[in-house]
Amino acid sequence: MKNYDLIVIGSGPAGFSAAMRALDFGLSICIVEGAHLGGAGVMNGALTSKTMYELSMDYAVAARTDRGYRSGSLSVDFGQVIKTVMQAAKEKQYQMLSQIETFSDGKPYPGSLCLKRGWAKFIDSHTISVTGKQGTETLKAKSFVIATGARPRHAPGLDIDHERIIDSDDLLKLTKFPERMLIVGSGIIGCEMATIFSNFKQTEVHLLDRANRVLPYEDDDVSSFVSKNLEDNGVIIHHTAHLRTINKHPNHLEVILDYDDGHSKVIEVDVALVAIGRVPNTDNLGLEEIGVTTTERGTLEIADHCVLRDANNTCHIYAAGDITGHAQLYSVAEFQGRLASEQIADTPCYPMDYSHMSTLMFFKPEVASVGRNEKQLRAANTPYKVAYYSNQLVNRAIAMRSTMGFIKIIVSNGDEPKILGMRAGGPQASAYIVSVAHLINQGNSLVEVLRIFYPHPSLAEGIQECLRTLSGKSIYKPEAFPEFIKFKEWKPEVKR
Ligand SMILES: Cc1cc2nc3c(=O)[nH]c(=O)nc-3n(C[C@H](O)[C@H](O)[C@H](O)COP(=O)(O)OP(=O)(O)OC[C@H]3O[C@@H](n4cnc5c(N)ncnc54)[C@H](O)[C@@H]3O)c2cc1C
Ligand SMILES: NC(=O)c1ccc[n+]([C@@H]2O[C@H](COP(=O)([O-])OP(=O)(O)OC[C@H]3O[C@@H](n4cnc5c(N)ncnc54)[C@H](O)[C@@H]3O)[C@@H](O)[C@H]2O)c1
Repeated sequence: MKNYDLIVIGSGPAGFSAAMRALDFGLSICIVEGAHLGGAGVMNGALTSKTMYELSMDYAVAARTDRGYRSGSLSVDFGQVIKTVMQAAKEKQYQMLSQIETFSDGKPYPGSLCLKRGWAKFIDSHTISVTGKQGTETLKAKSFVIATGARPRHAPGLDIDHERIIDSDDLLKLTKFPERMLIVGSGIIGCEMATIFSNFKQTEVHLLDRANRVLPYEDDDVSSFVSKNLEDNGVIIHHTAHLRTINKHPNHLEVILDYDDGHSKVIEVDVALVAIGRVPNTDNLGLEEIGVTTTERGTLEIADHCVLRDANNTCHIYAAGDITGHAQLYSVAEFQGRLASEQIADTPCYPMDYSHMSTLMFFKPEVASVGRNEKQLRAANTPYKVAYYSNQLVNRAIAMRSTMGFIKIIVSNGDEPKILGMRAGGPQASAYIVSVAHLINQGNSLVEVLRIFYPHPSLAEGIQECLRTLSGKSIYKPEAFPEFIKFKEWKPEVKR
């Protein structure tokens, strides 16, 4: 029976990065993958959805008629779109495979990698079985990283048939643009898919928003910004609507929606996409064999360096990525995977710091976030100051003729304010958000960050003016542009 230094279960961003970091320490590593190499980081997830997003944004630009150009006979072939998306996924998977082959057993490098295709299950705390097409194999290791990710959540009573009532794993199986589509769930996946399908202009998109605001965890102004842009792009949002049932008919789906105010509505669609969150993959892992229990949410609880926090002191078993219940993001998964391997190799490393974690949301225009928002600070009773600066005043946005966007920065309320968070909407928001993540990470005061030069003309100049607004020194003044520049201070009420 083969005995490795490390077995990594799952090849998504968490598992792959754990394996590659372990390679740096010269360990012998086996990656076990039951389905797609790269997990949701590549297939039915981040890379495929972003490829589809980029194609849809290109199409939306080509379809514009308000800028002095007009394309001749613009058309789009769904089959070609899916083919291009699959090409992107394959390109990444071949890069991953090339690296695995480069470091496979017998190569003249320290450390070794091998990939086993099949589903892993613990037999005891140092042994797993791997069941694949070729049968079942038993493997041993000194350490393990569980990086099995998450899968789409299915609501009770909603019969997902994977053809007409689908989840995000089924999107690439569609054979044509649906004429009418209902998206259940107005979180990130729901809003991204609504953006993509409305960009292509081949589908009437209905978005079900039961909470009366899309992205319910974001501040109301950010949520309204996203809602308005979706509606401007043609998406029909059903605010405060709850899905009662979907009746299947031979040629259509009949959807019954109940609204908070008591009225109901019946709509007809061809496809319903359910995007109501993702649940961790802990079933069939044999966790009971190693005495590991999950939290109420089904996640694996980890300590700072990703070791399992478990009563049985399974200190050679780590977990990373979506399975851990932290933000379900590629960057978080990758970071945690690397950290787990550094700890396994007993190398000093930094503990995870989520305070400057950023998220990119692929809407039209894109939205990016880093650090905390007003909702979180109010819930924690933390006083703050916040400024909002519209792209309407930013020269680059004016030049792009694309001023729909904003920068919103929140700072602490002490004598030396420090940045706590930023939300940005508009073109290129995904490119400049990380600059503010650096500022949060470095913990500089507002005075210090205001010394930085911002190149002109750049959309990032909005950050500079927003920071200046927070210290009352902006070039354009809130008094002259009350719609475009806003400032607010918040303190918790003092209870008597
Ligand atoms: C539609 C969509 C779009 C997304 N877009 C973004 C984005 O733009 N940016 C971003 O940051 N994040 C995005 N995400 C989230 C991101 O993809 C995940 O956070 C990330 O992939 C999590 O990585 P992971 O390694 O923890 O898990 P996964 O990527 O899910 O990988 C887990 C792997 O483990 C395998 N596995 C499970 N159980 C076993 C077992 N018993 N044996 C062997 N193998 C097993 C699975 O087959 C899978 O390949 C998106 C997700 C989705 C669904
Ligand atoms: N760009 C990105 O970073 C990106 C893109 C896609 C996905 N992701 C990750 O994937 C995760 C999952 O995405 P998601 O959009 O599925 O989840 P989510 O948690 O972002 O949103 C789920 C939405 O579904 C709604 N909902 C829940 N139960 C419902 C029900 N029964 N009926 C109607 N609505 C219901 C919620 O109110 C919420 O609006 C996200 O948490 C995110 O971390 C990230």
